[in-house]
Amino acid sequence: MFALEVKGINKKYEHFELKDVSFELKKGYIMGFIGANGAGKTTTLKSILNMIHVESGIVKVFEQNFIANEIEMKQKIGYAFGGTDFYTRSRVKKVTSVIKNFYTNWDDETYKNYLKKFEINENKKIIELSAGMRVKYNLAIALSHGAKLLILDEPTSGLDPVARDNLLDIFQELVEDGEMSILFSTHITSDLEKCADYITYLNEGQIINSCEKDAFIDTYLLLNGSEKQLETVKNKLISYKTNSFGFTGLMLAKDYDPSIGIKSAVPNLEEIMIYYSKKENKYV
Ligand SMILES: Nc1ncnc2c1ncn2[C@@H]1O[C@H](COP(=O)(O)OP(=O)(O)OP(=O)(O)O)[C@@H](O)[C@H]1O
Repeated sequence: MFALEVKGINKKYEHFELKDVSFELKKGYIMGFIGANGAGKTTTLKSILNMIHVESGIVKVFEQNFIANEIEMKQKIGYAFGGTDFYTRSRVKKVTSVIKNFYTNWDDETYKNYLKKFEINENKKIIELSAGMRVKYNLAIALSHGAKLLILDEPTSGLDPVARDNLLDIFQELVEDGEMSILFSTHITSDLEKCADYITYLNEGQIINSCEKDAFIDTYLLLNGSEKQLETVKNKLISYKTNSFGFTGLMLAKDYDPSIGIKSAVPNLEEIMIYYSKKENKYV
């Protein structure tokens, strides 16, 4: 079963466009949504949640049309976007007392348990919570209203390595029973190496690849060769860098011919992102 299906989202801003964005997240898994600054990650997540108008596209959550069942669907989704806190000067306790009224399945006991687990003091003001605490507070809210799908925009940004690791452990714990699914955007590739089952990669408003993490990495090869060898593969490379020894370039694994004798290695996620973002400018 799919927790989320996104089909053909098109959204136009004056200087930016989401083009036919489609991908699926299986129930019980974590998907990392990656892309450089300005690739359109936030715009995609907001489009999914009907927070902005789109020209076209269909979103299904647990196989139901999101827009047609929006109120019911929002009970099942926990979402968090950075910088959209309306209540920063209010205390946690006060904010929760307002928010919980929106949710029919709110469970006070679950909420108290998560506050304790996440060590959140209800008497603090939202503004006094650290970045990591705020993410955890959002999670506590989502989990207390029975959300089964979390959509989180850059939850790890601004967290120190320890807080980030801790949050990624929590994500993994949450999906353990197979009921929770998480879609989170990030440009920190080590987040994905640690906890994503699936990766969806967005570049300049278009999905480049969306699949299991290992398959994602296996799609590409990093080639190292001489300047002369570069001439023989240039037109098949996604992009390349030249240096005093020759070149390093990214290629689709299916385009690689071992008989040409150019050394190849498996790239890491960061290398894939770097070479893809340079696609327009082949001389990087
Ligand atoms: N309300 C808006 N009006 C016009 N353009 C917008 C609007 N919101 C976003 N954009 C543009 O859409 C593009 C994608 O922005 P978006 O915030 O979705 O990217 P992102 O991948 O989330 O980036 P980041 O990693 O920096 O958060 C950017 O060029 C941005 O300037």
